[in-house]
Amino acid sequence: MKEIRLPSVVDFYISSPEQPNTMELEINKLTANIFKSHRETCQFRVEELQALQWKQFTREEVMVYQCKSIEEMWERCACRLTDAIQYVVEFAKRIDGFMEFCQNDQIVLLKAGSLEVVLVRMSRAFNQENNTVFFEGKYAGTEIFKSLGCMDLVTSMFDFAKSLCTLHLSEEEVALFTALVLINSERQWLQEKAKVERLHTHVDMAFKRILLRNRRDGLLSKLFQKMAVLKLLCAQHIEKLRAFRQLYPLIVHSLFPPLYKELFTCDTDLQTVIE
Ligand SMILES: CC(C)=CCN(C(=O)N(C)[C@H]1CC[C@H](c2ccncc2)CC1)c1cccc(NC(=O)c2ccccc2)c1
Repeated sequence: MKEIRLPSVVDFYISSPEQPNTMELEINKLTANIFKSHRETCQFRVEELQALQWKQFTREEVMVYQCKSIEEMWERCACRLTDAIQYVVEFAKRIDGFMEFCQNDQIVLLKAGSLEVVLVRMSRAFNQENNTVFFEGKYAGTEIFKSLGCMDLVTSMFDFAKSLCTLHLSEEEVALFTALVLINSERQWLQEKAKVERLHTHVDMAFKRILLRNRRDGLLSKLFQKMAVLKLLCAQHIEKLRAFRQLYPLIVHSLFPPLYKELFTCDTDLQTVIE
């Protein structure tokens, strides 16, 4: 009786192109799906961001921003962030398997991961020659955010964007990395952890395979370090938002977009996001 051997992960890595096994085909399909989902929901194409990267704010325009009230500046940024998050929600919904998770888990993954994905995507809009980021139509240095009253957070966001730029991630690598950040089975309050873990493993295999093929295998360990920084940045962010809400509860209550409050405050249930 011939011993039946189930294809293991190892087989996946050593199988030859002639007879790709089912796991191989599944990973290929997921890889293509993640690339397509990223392309369709990346909010700005890299080409257009690059075309604009020397469009800087004039000194007068910077002054205007710096004279804005803290409330107005936070509200502007919150709107920019809410736009960006809506694209991330759409990205997640298009990843094969994400909509099969129970709604609780979809919400848990988005609450925990959407800002992290936005911060990774931000590196696409960062010009590391002059440390500026694309904001409201032009590229701006940290000084433009002075009136937010949290230059430490802004500086660490810029530092993070710069550190990601030095890795020269391709769009495919950004797509797979942001999928990996989102489909994280370690998130607290997941109800179907095993299901999330299965998809996470497949995204991880897809990513490792692309890195091996592009001879970028050293990248993954660097990206894991970035994930630790991402966590800190998000915690800093939530802290700042809480402090801001203490000072201006009405602003947050009346002017911040609903999606924003659902994602970053614990007192509302995240409903509008998934529909
Ligand atoms: C430095 C700074 C503040 C920048 C302003 N900003 C911003 O530029 N965003 C959202 C871009 C992020 C990247 C996005 C993108 C770029 C390339 N490809 C695809 C997508 C475009 C929008 C931003 C970024 C990350 C977080 C936040 N946070 C808030 O606004 C906030 C936090 C607490 C309370 C109220 C508001 C703001």
